Amino acid sequence: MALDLDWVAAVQANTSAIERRAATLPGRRSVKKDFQAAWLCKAISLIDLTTLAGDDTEGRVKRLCAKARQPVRAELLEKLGMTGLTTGAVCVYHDMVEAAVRALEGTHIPVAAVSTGFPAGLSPYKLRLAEIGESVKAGAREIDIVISRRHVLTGDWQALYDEMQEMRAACGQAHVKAILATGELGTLRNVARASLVCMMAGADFIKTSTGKEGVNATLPVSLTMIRCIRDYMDRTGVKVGYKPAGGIAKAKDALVYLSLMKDELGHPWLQPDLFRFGASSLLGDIERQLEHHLTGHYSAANRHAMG
Ligand SMILES: O=C[C@H](O)COP(=O)(O)O
Repeated sequence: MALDLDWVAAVQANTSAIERRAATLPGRRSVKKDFQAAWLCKAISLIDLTTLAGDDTEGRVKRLCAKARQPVRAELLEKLGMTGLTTGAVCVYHDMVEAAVRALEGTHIPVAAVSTGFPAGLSPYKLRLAEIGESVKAGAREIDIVISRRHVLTGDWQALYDEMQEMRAACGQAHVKAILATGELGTLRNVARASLVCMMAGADFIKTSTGKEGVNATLPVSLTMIRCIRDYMDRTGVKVGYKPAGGIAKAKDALVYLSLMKDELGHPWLQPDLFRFGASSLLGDIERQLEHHLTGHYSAANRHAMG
């Protein structure tokens, strides 16, 4: 849609109310036993299994993709009666896209590429747009772009909208997730306004963080962004996805996020086309909890090496 500056200016965020509400979220719902195992399997299906390290190699990406195809040991899945469980996607830097696409051949698992000068987004603008095209050409079906934080910090909503719209266009058929890097946006009001502008400009998903900021996904930020998604859907009928990313490493945190999505947005946001976790180590803890559920014992973390 066109940029609606009146709507953007009208957006406010009551920080103390959001923080108070967010503090109650971990205690609001609790799922136990078989229900918890089912929710944890659901969480696995929503993970963008991620490796974003300077020392990534093809070998590491191949192992990560093997884990994405078979996220939990076969005998545990058999005991749970689960078949066909995979992660939602594999998320890598551009240079690793081709290796990931090869390793995932024969599956429906998409490759997501972080792009546009990730994580700071400060490389030349033309190169940032070109990087998107390169990753799409290499086979990425999802592109995680980073926005220019300075457009938010200076209130230049037109510049943010134009940038997002051009990045959206450069993605073509690929899905685009807009990373706001909320830990660098200063206020929850900025987070809300940036969320809205990115949605107006065509983002398929809004995503909290790169995982490289000092503060990454948090519950107050999530509540703020989720309510923006809800307002946007109420006013336009358009459903936008949500991806909290960075620092989500424990199964119990994943359960809090899932119940938050169900409470605030409903069942459609528990599906991979509208919700993902960006996480590099969450899967390992979930697998460990599932093993405990089935055997009564915790295994060592090194038995769940990748993810
Ligand atoms: O987008 C995904 C994040 O970079 C992953 O962050 P994490 O390593 O803290 O799980």
